[in-house]
Amino acid sequence: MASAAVESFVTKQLDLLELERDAEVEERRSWQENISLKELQSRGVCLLKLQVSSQRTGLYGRLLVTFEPRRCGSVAALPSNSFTSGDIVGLYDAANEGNQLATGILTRVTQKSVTVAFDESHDFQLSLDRENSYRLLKLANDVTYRRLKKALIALKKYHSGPASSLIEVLFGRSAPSPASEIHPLTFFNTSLDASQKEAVSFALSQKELAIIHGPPGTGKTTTVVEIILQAVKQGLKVLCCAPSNIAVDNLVERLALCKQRILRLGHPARLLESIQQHSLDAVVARSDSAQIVADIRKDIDQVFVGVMASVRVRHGLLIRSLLKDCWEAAVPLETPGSLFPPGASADGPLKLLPESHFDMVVIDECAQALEASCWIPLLKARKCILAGDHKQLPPTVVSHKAALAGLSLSLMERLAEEYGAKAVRTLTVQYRMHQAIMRWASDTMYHGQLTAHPSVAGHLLRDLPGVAATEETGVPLLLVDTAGCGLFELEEEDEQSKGNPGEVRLVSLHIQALVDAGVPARDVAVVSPYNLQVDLLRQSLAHRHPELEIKSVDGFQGREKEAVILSFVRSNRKGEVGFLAEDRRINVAVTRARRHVAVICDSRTVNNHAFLKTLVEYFTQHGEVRTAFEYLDDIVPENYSHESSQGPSHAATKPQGPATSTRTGSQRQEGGRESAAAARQGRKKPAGKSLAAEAPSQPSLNGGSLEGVESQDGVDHFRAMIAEFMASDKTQLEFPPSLNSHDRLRVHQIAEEHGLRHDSSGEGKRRFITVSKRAPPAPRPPAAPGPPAGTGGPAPLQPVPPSPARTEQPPREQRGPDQPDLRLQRVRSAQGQPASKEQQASGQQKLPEKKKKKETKGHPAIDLPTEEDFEALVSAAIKADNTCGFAKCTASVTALGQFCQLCSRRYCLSHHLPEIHGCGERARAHARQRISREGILYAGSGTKDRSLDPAKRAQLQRRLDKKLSELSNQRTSRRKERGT
Ligand SMILES: Nc1ncnc2c1ncn2[C@@H]1O[C@H](COP(=O)(O)OP(=O)(O)OP(=O)(O)O)[C@@H](O)[C@H]1O
Ligand SMILES: [Zn+2]
Ligand SMILES: [Zn+2]
Repeated sequence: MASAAVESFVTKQLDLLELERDAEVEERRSWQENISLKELQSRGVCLLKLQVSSQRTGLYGRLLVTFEPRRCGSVAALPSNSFTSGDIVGLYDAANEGNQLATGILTRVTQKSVTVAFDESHDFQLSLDRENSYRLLKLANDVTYRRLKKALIALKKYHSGPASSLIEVLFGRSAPSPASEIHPLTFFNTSLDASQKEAVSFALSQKELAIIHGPPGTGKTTTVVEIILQAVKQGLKVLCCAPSNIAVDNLVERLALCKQRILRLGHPARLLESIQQHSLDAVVARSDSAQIVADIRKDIDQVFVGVMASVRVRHGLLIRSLLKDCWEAAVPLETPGSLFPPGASADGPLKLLPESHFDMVVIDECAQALEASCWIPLLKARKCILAGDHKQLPPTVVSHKAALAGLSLSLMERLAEEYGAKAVRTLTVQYRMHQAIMRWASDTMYHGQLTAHPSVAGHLLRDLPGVAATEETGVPLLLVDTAGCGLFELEEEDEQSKGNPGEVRLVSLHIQALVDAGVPARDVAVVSPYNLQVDLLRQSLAHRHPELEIKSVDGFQGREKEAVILSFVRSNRKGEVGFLAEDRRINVAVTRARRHVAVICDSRTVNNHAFLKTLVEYFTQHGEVRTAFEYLDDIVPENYSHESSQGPSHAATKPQGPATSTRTGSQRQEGGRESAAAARQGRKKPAGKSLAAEAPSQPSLNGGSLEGVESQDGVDHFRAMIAEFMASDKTQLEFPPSLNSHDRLRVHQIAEEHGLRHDSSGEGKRRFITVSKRAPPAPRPPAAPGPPAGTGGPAPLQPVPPSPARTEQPPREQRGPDQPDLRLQRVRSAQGQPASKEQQASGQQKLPEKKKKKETKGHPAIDLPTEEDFEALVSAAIKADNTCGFAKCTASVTALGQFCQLCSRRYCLSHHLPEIHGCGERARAHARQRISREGILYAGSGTKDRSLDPAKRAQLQRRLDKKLSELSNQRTSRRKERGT
């Protein structure tokens, strides 16, 4: 008879599963009723407008159909989605609403296509028309729930068997038995580190339970593989499981490398291509027993469960003896992002085994599995090894209520907390991250236990072959702070997902800097917690960098990249951080990176969350900090002063700038911004000279130091300094590097108000701002790189003839202090604009943006007015511009262009939307002004505060009431059905 602990656990779990199922059913139903297909697509669960690109029969008789987005333009990438191989999907004819053609299993997802396997039989033949438009919808999987319930009930009924003492230990009724003595091991993998060896020995010596806690990059799989090999060597039969296909396949691949012959049972559609040859279908197809084929196909087709076996397989054996002769693994298959890991089922091939067949169950990625799913395999052995990291994302649960009540608490987390060191061994050496990246995670999530292996501790992007040393490739941590820059998240009324076009632009500029430095795009990942942002990022980046991976955080768990760029999206006046606030999600996001993490966020919004604040603080202390101001020219800084608790409202005192000041600044477009970034990057101090010696006009304040100057005081001081500078005949004012990022931001702002140029240069802690007068152009003071003053003369307004060859980046050793920094060139050549000597010489010279724009697109020279006549210059440029105003787009706009009122440019039809060509922020600012003085409408809890619109609110209330009463009706009828 089950103990009270087991009883109450099972009862509670069954309730929670019921809740979860209800939530899921309700979610699906409300999707179908209230949510447009388009919205479903933006939530990642539906793919619209697909066409058939190929069909073939494969995977042992199944029909494989590959779908691609219907091509409208040249770029045909799938929108961001949560489809993963193994998902069950419905296929619909787009023309024929609601009519499901078939269901199938997703076998492959790339950025451009999805492949689905359909089982065909004599009474069902799927015929698809290449001309037709189709859609795919992720389906709920009821099999999962039934299987989980069954497992729980089996647990409750379990009376005596091999798992008895295991159950006692896992429910805290008895302490783990004393460890057995084991002989010193001869390790298969001789390069295991001490913590891995200890974990292996510990796991083998325990009688019931061992937990291998593997923080990111610590070789958890490596360790698990060693444990399995050792156990097999001892003659034990091992059952391995993992909650996702990928994790199982990963394990199978690694074991296969160790010369274990692998048999992996399961729907072959769910297996990685590389291991399909190990699938039972494949093995059986090669054998000659038709009976086996029929038996197993039946089992496999009935259940979506995989059973993997590593065996000394002899083809042609009857299935029973074949299975007896092997050790194997049941695989609860989860479709991440969908609901539950369907568990290995008792009616799958496992049922053929005697009850006490296994000596040991290994569950990898256990922290991502629902506990109920773990009980399917756990009842089959006397001992279990749980591996995973409960500090990364827990299993996905739809029902918040169920999650809070404990459904998302994994078995691993529960036991690790209960037993601590008695059952847990933590792997402490990590083989992925630069130590600076690791240290934050280690301190905040892993009690500071992690150390970086010497092979990775100091590795940087610039150490990769073919990568130049630049500011970007030389720092492991970069924070681009949008605080005060007005780069707010989108305020779409009915969007749950969030987007932030300003961050998209920053991401884009940063990627360009990395790619220009020679970092291959395939080594870079852009990660954002929001699907909408992932889409915006793809729209603006995918065609330029096809190999760049752009994914949601949740889609990236278990992966790594040399460089990771995180766009945190949230930026609003209420400081609402939404579901970013899951600490473990942030931990996963940051720890994907090997050599470089760039965080792009609004520090003032995200600082409202204690954990995110630690991240921002850590980056501020140990990394390089830049403000978005240093990248983008067109930021309207008023937002900052309005909101700032630290400064007076600048709006009222804002002076009329000179003719060439902020107005023109705010009219700049992509090209302008990029050139601003170029200008920013183009000015680099020769190393080793004291900054003071170079500064033409070093402000002196508090005895020459700005350290400690804060807030109001600081602003006034900066203001005074700049006013003084304006009045003087100096051309440049340099601020010391001691300014923090917010001070720099203020200086940028004040300079912007006065129509002064403001550039940041120098690296890391030595970063400083220079403010300079725009006209007449100042020759670079002595520190300036390039030819002597004189050649640097007045602004080179004439378009520069393209030089024949792009200058290659010299290796960094060769770059002497006198050579100009070539990053300027790189940015330009990225824009299709060859750099010339003359331009380098006047690298700090800001060209009128319109004109630069022309150059970047390689347009013929046009007669340009003098700089004073800037407005005329602008209109001349516009007139001459017959091509799309989007950087790099060469489509003609004479016939089909669209004029954007915000930036006064014409765009082709692909780029005319403000969000796409970079006016989104201003478009929304416009809209905002009309809507409300209050600003953003979000309340604190992730729902929108519509208090400003009583009518709308009443309508919503009615809808909510209706939904609630529907729900309670459903519950009642369900209860009746069950007869309670
Ligand atoms: N002892 C070791 N010596 C050298 N390299 C190692 C060692 N252990 C693991 N690695 C390397 O570290 C990387 C991560 O290993 P592995 O895939 O086993 O980690 P993991 O913890 O399972 O990863 P994840 O965090 O994705 O779950 C691999 O490249 C692996 O080769
Ligand atoms: Zn525009
Ligand atoms: Zn265009």
